[in-house]
Amino acid sequence: MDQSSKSALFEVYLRLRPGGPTNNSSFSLTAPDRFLTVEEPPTEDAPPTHITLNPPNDNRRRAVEKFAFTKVFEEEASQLDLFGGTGVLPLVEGVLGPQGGDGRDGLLATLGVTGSGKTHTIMGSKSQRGLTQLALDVLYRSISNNILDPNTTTSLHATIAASDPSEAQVMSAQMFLDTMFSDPAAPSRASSRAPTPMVLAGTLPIAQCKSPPSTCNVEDGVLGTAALPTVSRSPFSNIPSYMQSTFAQARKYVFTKSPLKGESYPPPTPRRHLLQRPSVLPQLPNISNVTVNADQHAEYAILISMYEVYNDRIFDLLTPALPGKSTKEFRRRPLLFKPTEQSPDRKVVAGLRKIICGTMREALMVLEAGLHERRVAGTGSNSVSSRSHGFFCVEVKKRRRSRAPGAWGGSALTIVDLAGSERARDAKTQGATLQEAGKINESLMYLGQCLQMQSDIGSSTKPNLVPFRQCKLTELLFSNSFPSTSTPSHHHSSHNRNPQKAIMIVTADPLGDFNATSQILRYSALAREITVPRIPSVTSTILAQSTASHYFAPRTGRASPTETERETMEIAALEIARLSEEIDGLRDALRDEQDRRVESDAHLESMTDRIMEVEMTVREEVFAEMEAKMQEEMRRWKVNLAAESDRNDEHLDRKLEILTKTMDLGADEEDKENANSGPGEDLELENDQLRREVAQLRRELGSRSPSKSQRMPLRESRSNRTLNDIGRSMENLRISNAPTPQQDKARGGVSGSGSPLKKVRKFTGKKWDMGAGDEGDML
Ligand SMILES: Nc1ncnc2c1ncn2[C@@H]1O[C@H](COP(=O)(O)OP(=O)(O)OP(=O)(O)O)[C@@H](O)[C@H]1O
Repeated sequence: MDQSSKSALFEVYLRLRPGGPTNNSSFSLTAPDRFLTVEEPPTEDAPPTHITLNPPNDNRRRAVEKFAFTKVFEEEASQLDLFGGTGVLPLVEGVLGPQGGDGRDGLLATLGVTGSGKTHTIMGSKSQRGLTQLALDVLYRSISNNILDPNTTTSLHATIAASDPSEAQVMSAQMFLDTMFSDPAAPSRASSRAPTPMVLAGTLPIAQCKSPPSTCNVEDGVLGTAALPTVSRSPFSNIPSYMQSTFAQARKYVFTKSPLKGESYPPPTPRRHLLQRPSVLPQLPNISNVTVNADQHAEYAILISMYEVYNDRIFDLLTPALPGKSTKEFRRRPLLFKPTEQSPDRKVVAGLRKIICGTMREALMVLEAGLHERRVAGTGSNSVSSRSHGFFCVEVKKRRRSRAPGAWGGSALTIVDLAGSERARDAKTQGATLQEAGKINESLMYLGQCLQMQSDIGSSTKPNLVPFRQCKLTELLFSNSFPSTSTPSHHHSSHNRNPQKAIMIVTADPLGDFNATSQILRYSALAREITVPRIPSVTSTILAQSTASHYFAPRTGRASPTETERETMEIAALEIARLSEEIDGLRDALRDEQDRRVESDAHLESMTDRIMEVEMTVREEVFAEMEAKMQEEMRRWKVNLAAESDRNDEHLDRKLEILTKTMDLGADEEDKENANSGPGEDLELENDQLRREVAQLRRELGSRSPSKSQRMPLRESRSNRTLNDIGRSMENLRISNAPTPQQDKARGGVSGSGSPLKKVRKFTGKKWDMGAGDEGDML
């Protein structure tokens, strides 16, 4: 395997994590198989550079892969071995620019599966310092004679703030630390979500809170959110002498939280919980004898800034979250990576808070404060897992040492603790953390693409070929990788910037997740070789596919025909491995999907049954209610009908009674008249006519009111009798036609002087009318 094609933009080292119980390994009675072996170096003196990945013995046809790195650090390698053997020292020296000029930007990053030891390597542990602390140590010691003391150099703050191209809030370390940390004599319970190795003393409960009562929040049992330390001394007690003149303004900042117009000094942001000042810092490994060259003709100042890339957005880690206006929720404002007025040709993270640190201790304290802010959430894979990509920037400001010092220039050392890649399935995460895992994996995939591409082109002069603008992470990591011309507006001159020197330390757990580790190594290794165990018959088909070369482009330059064949076979084998893995994944997904389908079908069925049951019940209830209402209505209607019918009968009876009485009266009158006058033929005729009318009337009554037919006999007998009486009366009428005045009087209500016959007719007509009207009412 040719390793000459080593990465042009990154040196890539591999560090293996020592075995032992890990958070990410699920409980198992059998020890996990080691899938990674380190190849023997060709000579005894040479460090190992190659490793082999042996896939686990399962059904999948996976190739044995061999990877090459700049150097491989095995499990027993110490932090000091890493520090001395990974090129961190040249990186620091490059930033200091011992030969004059601005120096060269340096980037140190760790990449690996979650839990593989990235944070341990870069930030250290409780007893061992990481590469960050060691780099700071050697940096500060190397410029100890040239570094400016911010407490005594009056113009330092102002000149640095003026020269900063990134619209930063430049602040002295003392001011910043006073707003972040409580007095050592007043320990708080503030706890870091990302416990860092530097804080040896634990956090204290409220019972141990020795600060004045005003700073203790009784409700939640932690130090109050009233930000400024109302502890034993004023937050301004440490204001350096040169700033005493602006003390009043600074005080105003603190209490109004808004900077004065035109003022460059930023207000310290109030904190919710003050952190405890670390009392003891780890000292090991000891590198007190190690220094690098610095520019002896220059004076230096160090600015520390920290930010994280979380869900593809940049957040300042040194500006604590502030409560929102509408909601009381603490929110952080995302920052932009953009060109600024003073840096038109080069993107910078704009608006960061930058802290001038005169000593290493101050720098470490700022680091501790930043780590506290870093978003860390426990996941199934690693109980203290970094859920963001953390950036720690050490800007080394440099200017020519003279009575009239020139403008500040310099370079930066950026140390990146990348979030661990993980399988969402393994992480057992939910909701927001699942989204985090997706974003992390996506950004790492883009990083892998950039690493592969930059290896393939083998040149650092073609930025367009490295697709680093796909996400914030790769933009931040690679934008300084190419030579650029910087034109600071206030200089009115342009100067060439050197491309950054970058080191990537890949961490791997040989007993961890094979697939995830293999993927990371494929992305990051400088070269690889594949031993094909068995080429399936589909290989030829796959070989024909040009897409394969898109995914796994050859890493070496031009190849001979046999090499080409071999590479093609490797590509095919890798493609087969990838496809079979994908198929397995899809099969799992399909099985899950089928289970879910069966579940939802059963649910649907039971829901349908339930709906039908409910519908039946409702129908029955409605029907019963309707039935009851109908019965009630029917009963009411019958009662009304009977009452109405009785009323009609009564009415009819009364009418007939009146008619009978009237006819009786008429007959009496007639008798009297007959007594006075002789019989006449006209009266006889009229009598017949009346009989017919009465008969007709009776028929009408009978046909109009069938319900009364049963009563008819009674009425008929009465009517017969009445008719006989009428007949008799008519006979009498023949005798006397005219009533006497006395008879008129005796008749009472019946007035008028017409003949009785006319009256009978009148009643008959009236009765007819009424009968018809009554029937109409009844209907
Ligand atoms: N070289 C090592 N020596 C001893 N312990 C180690 C080493 N590497 C890792 N560990 C331990 O393994 C655990 C996980 O390591 P660490 O937190 O550094 O992983 P990580 O890759 O940073 O994980 P994440 O990406 O989730 O943050 C820690 O307890 C750490 O102390």
